[in-house]
Amino acid sequence: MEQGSTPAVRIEGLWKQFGEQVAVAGVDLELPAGQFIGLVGPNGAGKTTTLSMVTGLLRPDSGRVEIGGHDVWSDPVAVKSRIGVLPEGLRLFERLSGRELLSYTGRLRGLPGDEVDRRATQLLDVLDLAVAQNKLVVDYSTGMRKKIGLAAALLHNPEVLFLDEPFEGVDPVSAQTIRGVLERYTASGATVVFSSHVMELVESLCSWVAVMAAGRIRAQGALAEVRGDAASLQAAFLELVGAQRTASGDSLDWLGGDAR
Ligand SMILES: Nc1ncnc2c1ncn2[C@@H]1O[C@H](COP(=O)(O)OP(=O)(O)OP(=O)(O)O)[C@@H](O)[C@H]1O
Repeated sequence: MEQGSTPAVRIEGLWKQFGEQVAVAGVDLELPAGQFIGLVGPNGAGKTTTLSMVTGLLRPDSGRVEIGGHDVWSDPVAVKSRIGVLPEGLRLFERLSGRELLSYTGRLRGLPGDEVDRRATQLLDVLDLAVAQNKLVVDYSTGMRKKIGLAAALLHNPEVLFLDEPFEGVDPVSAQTIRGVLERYTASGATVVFSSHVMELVESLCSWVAVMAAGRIRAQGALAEVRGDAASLQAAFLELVGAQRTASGDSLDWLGGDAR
């Protein structure tokens, strides 16, 4: 990161546990602005819990988060006007059409009506939703839901966009469309932070990555730095956390043809 520049997101000592289960165990991260950032880790690593706390959806047990220099919990209005969020298990207003959902979101964000209409038309067009714009969201497919959720998250032109598993359940054509929109957005200086357990995807999209396992950050930095001499991010990741994940399935001696 350039010296003196404010990071897009600064996380210090973030901690969350659910009963005995420690989900996030003291995360410190500085995410540089203007980059495509991947938060990667296996199932249960703590990615969703971290992103929920960073975006003000879940209160941490301890630690702090700043976005563009504003504290998420003491200055929530300043933070929420600067961020867009596509959360896991996205909940949408099902009885609105895609177009109505965007109009409603835009008005909630305080944008003037004609500006909301202009932006909504462009987003619906770019995300291939123009034909379905008057269909109720309840009748949208999984991929269409992700796309309308993304449009709603982008409508107010946030500085930082957080996406939890944005490509899950999305077909390759829609994934390419989403990717194009996000690349254009980061090229203009905005920051995208997205979580995924698909290393190949992160490797192909991100310029900066944070690797998470068992609630902790195992590595963070520019993609090439984190990958090091490994052949791929996947290989680097297995080296970083592999020691704990050695079960190869040898114990499943009943599974397969010979055992029948
Ligand atoms: N509300 C909750 N109550 C109890 N345990 C929880 C809760 N939310 C998360 N956990 C636990 O915290 C840990 C981290 O979960 P989290 O969903 O953050 O992981 P993740 O990295 O997003 O995983 P995935 O890639 O599977 O979505 C898991 O062990 C999970 O079971």
